[in-house]
Amino acid sequence: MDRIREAFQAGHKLLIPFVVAGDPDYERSLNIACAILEEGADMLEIGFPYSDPLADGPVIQAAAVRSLKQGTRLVDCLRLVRDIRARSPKPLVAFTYVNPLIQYGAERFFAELAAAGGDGVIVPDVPLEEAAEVASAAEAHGIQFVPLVAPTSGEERVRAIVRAARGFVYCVSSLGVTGERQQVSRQVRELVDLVRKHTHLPACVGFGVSRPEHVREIAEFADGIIVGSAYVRRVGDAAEAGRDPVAAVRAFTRELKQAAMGAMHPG
Ligand SMILES: O=P(O)(O)OC[C@@H](O)[C@@H](O)c1c[nH]c2ccccc12
Repeated sequence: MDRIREAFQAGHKLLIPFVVAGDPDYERSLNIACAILEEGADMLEIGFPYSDPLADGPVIQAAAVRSLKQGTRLVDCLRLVRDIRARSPKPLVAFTYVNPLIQYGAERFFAELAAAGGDGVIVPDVPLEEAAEVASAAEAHGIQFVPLVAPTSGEERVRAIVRAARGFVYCVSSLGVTGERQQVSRQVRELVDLVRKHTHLPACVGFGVSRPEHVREIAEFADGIIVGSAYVRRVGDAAEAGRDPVAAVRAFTRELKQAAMGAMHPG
């Protein structure tokens, strides 16, 4: 079955949170992931922590440090996918930087991700020249490659990038690193329109999305909304304060899910 395609055919805009595997520890990250999916998230991006997360802002960098301090390795992230799959039928997208993927071996990585019940992969720093190779290694195991396009990607580059796309296209709303922003740049609407000129695949938007009003705004024109740092901060804050991070992400998910559904045109 194609869980990603089915999710987009549900007829509503998708809420796609991102959390870091093993943050603040393995058990709690499993419970966090399952709680987010139980509360209505349509898909989950699972960050495989890495020591040099160049595209990440301080919130997600801190989460990677917390997880790596727990001794999280790539095999644990794959096990987490398996454990989440045992509790949820929803699409799971692994998020890894290119180095750990290459070190582990792309073939082996995608075979094990597929065996664990994973559906897609995002590799933010894979060079365009290697994207097609990574995408076909993934596809050989039924894993769908999700490329990123940025506001600076001109039409030619968007056309080349979306050629390797399978599950959906990730439209990055603004330049710089991940992190909550006051406003989500309206520029991203043009980027979504440009992507739609070159592929029929769904176009999702991420970077900076942190409030229900951001979700409502983006749900007006994109097929899905990705929220990372706003979740990861709640997990870190709760863990630091000795509170249960699961409660924090449950409430937040209900809020964002309502906003994503709110964009539906009644009738
Ligand atoms: O954290 P934000 O601003 O909500 O953005 C989503 C982001 O966390 C997630 O998709 C992601 C985490 N690390 C990344 C690195 C590059 C691109 C995307 C990502």
